Amino acid sequence: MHWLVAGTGAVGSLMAVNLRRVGEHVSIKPRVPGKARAIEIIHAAHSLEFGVQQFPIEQPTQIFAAIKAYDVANFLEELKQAPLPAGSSIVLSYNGMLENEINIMPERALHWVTTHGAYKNGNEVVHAGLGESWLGWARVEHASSSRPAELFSVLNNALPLLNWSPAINQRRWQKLAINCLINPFTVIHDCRNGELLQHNITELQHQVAEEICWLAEHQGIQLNSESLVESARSVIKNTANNYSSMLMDVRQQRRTEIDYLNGFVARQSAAAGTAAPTNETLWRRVLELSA
Ligand SMILES: NC(=O)C1=CN([C@@H]2O[C@H](COP(=O)(O)OP(=O)(O)OC[C@H]3O[C@@H](n4cnc5c(N)ncnc54)[C@H](OP(=O)(O)O)[C@@H]3O)[C@@H](O)[C@H]2O)C=CC1
Ligand SMILES: CC(C)(CO)C(=O)C(=O)O
Repeated sequence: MHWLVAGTGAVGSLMAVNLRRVGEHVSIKPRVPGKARAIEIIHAAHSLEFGVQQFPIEQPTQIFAAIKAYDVANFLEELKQAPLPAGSSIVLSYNGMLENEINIMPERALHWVTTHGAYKNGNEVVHAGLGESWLGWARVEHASSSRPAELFSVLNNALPLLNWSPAINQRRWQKLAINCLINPFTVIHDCRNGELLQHNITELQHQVAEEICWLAEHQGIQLNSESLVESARSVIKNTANNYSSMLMDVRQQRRTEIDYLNGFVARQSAAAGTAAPTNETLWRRVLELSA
C-alpha cells in the first residue's frame, strides 16, 4: 500500500516510522510545500528518510492525518480541492470534535482513536506510552459497513493493538470526556496529571461529566457520568508523571484544543437550548490563561 502521512507531528511521525518498519511505502505531505525532497525522522536512534509528496495524488493512497482539531477543516478542504483516486482512504486522528463534522467528512474517512502517547524532540519521535487504538468509519451512514481489511491489518501490524469499532463515535465521545475532565484542570493548576489528585476538583469533574452526558445523549450517544469520572481518575493515576498535551501547548505558547473540547460542549449545549456552565467556565479560563 502507498501511505501519505500529513506532517511530521508526534503521532504522524510515530505512525510513519512504524508503517515503514512493516514494509509499507510511506511519503510525507508537509503542511507548506517547500523545496525539500526528503524529510528525516529519528526513532529509537535510527534515522529514516521519507520522500515528500503534495496533493494531488495519482495512485490509490492511504492518507494518515493525525493533526490538531483546529487544522482538520483546512486539511479536508485541501483534500476536497484535490480528490483522491479510487481505492484511497483517509484515516483521521484528532482530539475533540468539530461542530460541522457531518458536513465535511469525506466518504472514505475513518477515525483512529488512540491511547498511545508520543512526543517530538527536534527530528526525533519518542513513543512515550504504549496504548491501544480503535478504527471506524467516520460517516454515520457507513458505521455498519465492513471494515477495510487490508488497511486495518496494516495499521494493526504497524501500531498494535487496533480494534475495529463500528461505534467509533461512542469511543470519540469517551475520549473527549476524558480530555475535558483532565486537560483544562492541569492548565488551571499548572501541574502534572497526577498532581490533580491533590486538588479539590472531584465535584467540578462530576459537573463537567454530567454536562457532557446530557449533550452526548442529545446527539444519540449514551455515556455514564460516574464511569467517566472514574475513568478519568484511572487515566490520571496511569499518566501521573505526564504533563497533559494542553498544558504543554500553553507552556510552549501554542494554540490549545480547548475550543474543540470543553468549548465544543459549551457551544453545542447552548445551541441545543441548555447551558453547560462548568464546561463554559473551564473553556473561558483556559482561553484567558493561554492568551
Ligand atoms: N501526541 C500524543 O501522544 C497524542 C495526540 N493526540 C491527538 O492527536 C492529534 C495530533 O497530535 P500530535 O501528533 O501530538 O500533534 P502535532 O502538533 O505534533 O502534529 C500535528 C501535525 O499536523 C500537521 N498538519 C496540520 N495541518 C496540516 C496540513 N494541512 N497538511 C499537512 N500537515 C498538517 C502539522 O504540521 P506543522 O508541523 O506544519 O504544524 C503537524 O506536523 C491532536 O489532536 C492530539 O490531541 C491523541 C492522542 C495522543
Ligand atoms: C489523557 C491525557 C490527559 C494524558 O495526558 C491526554 O490525552 C492529553 O494529554 O491530551
